[in-house]
Amino acid sequence: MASQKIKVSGSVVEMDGDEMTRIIWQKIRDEMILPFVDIDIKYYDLSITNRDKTEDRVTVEAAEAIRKYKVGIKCATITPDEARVEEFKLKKMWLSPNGTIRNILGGTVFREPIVLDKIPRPVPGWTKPICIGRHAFGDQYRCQNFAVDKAGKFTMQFTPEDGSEPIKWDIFNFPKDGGVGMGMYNTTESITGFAHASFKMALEKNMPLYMSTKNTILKAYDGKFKDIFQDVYEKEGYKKQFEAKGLWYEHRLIDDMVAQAIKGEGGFVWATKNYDGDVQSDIVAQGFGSLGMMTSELITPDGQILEAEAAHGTVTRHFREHQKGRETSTNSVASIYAWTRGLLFRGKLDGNEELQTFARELENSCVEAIDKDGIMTKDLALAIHGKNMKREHYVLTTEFLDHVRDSLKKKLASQGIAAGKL
Ligand SMILES: NC(=O)C1=CN([C@@H]2O[C@H](COP(=O)(O)OP(=O)(O)OC[C@H]3O[C@@H](n4cnc5c(N)ncnc54)[C@H](OP(=O)(O)O)[C@@H]3O)[C@@H](O)[C@H]2O)C=CC1
Ligand SMILES: O=C(O)CCC(=O)C(=O)O
Ligand SMILES: [Mn+2]
Repeated sequence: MASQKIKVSGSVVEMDGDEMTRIIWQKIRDEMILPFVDIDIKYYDLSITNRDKTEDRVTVEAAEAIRKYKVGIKCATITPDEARVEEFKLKKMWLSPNGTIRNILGGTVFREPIVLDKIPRPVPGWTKPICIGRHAFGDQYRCQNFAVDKAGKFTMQFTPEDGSEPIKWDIFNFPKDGGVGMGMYNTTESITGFAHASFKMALEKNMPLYMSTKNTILKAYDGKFKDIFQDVYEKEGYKKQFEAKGLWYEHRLIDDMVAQAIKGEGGFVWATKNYDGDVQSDIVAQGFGSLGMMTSELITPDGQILEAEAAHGTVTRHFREHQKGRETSTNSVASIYAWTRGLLFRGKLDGNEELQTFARELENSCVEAIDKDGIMTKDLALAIHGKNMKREHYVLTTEFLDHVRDSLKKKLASQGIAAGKL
């Protein structure tokens, strides 16, 4: 019997990226997705060169397409600094595409490690996953920041639309060698959406929720986050639902929270402000074994739009080796999960069970490759063997991908879904 590809009625937005992850990305798309799934992909090339060529319009267009089609699947991309402007002869130091997309979509980025039996954890007490909910709107990622090199006064002003008196704050008088300053903001609407998304995620995962701020220092700014979360918890029905499940919500000071997180066994959702989540999700990922094993999903407050990606970047250090013609052993699991999480969501939106099964089988193929077959990349082998790691303990970037593809093919063939040409 000729095997069929899985038919998908809805579309997904694919965003291509840079360096090592771009190489991995193409192999995932061409060998693990397209041979099995018949899906309309809206492709946007977010490589640094194409962003430069299109004056970054491609990033905004991709974000608008995600709003339209509800599912975005993104490869890691370079956010340029001075060195990148020089390296690629860029017209401008373009903003972070992640920042641009997240600010257009709004919502919360939830990051969770893929916990493996075989990989010892640098934080051995962490036996249950920690799901970090990162507020993906505003703060440092949409601020105005500047450097000045002379003496002068830095002021800040709020001008009400209703014509009432402007409010002005004197921030600082810079001495003659100047300094740096910043103005940043968030909105009641976005923080409220962040609270709803976090409470919903904790209920879905059946885990308690902690939200961290530095409200003792930023009394108005972080105090607003604390108050909104407490209000939403008590007045929007979440408290009852949490208590019914034996769960709880608590606000924690960020410094207290990081210490508690290290001491504990995991098993909670941690709602963080935008910058805290950026940093803490990498600590959590590494604490569970590797940056290459962390999923990242942005979900809008109404739960209707999802953007999936890896939590790590383009893995430049490995790409430099690849450019020199040397072998690389880069973990592709989080990039594969960007695809599976996007397709799972598409499957849920469309009520497409077969697509959901496909996505789960691809995830299972990754986990089994490592936990059952002992096939893994260098980052994981290092976590197991430390200083005693030898070359035979790990495979190359493409060898891991080939192993996962072959095992997926076997799993799907037994279900009557197979790749025509593979
Ligand atoms: N979402 C996105 O699009 C993001 C993009 N970036 C961009 O990525 C580029 C590189 O950033 P960088 O700071 O190096 O951060 P990366 O996350 O790309 O890599 C940092 C280091 O972490 C380890 N690592 C990360 N991912 C993997 C993986 N999949 N497999 C194995 N090891 C991994 C490697 O360590 P080792 O070298 O020790 O093996 C690597 O050198 C920058 O241009 C930055 O702007 C950064 C973060 C997110
Ligand atoms: O967009 C960027 O430049 C960084 C993004 C990032 O570090 C993250 O998503 O964790
Ligand atoms: Mn980061």
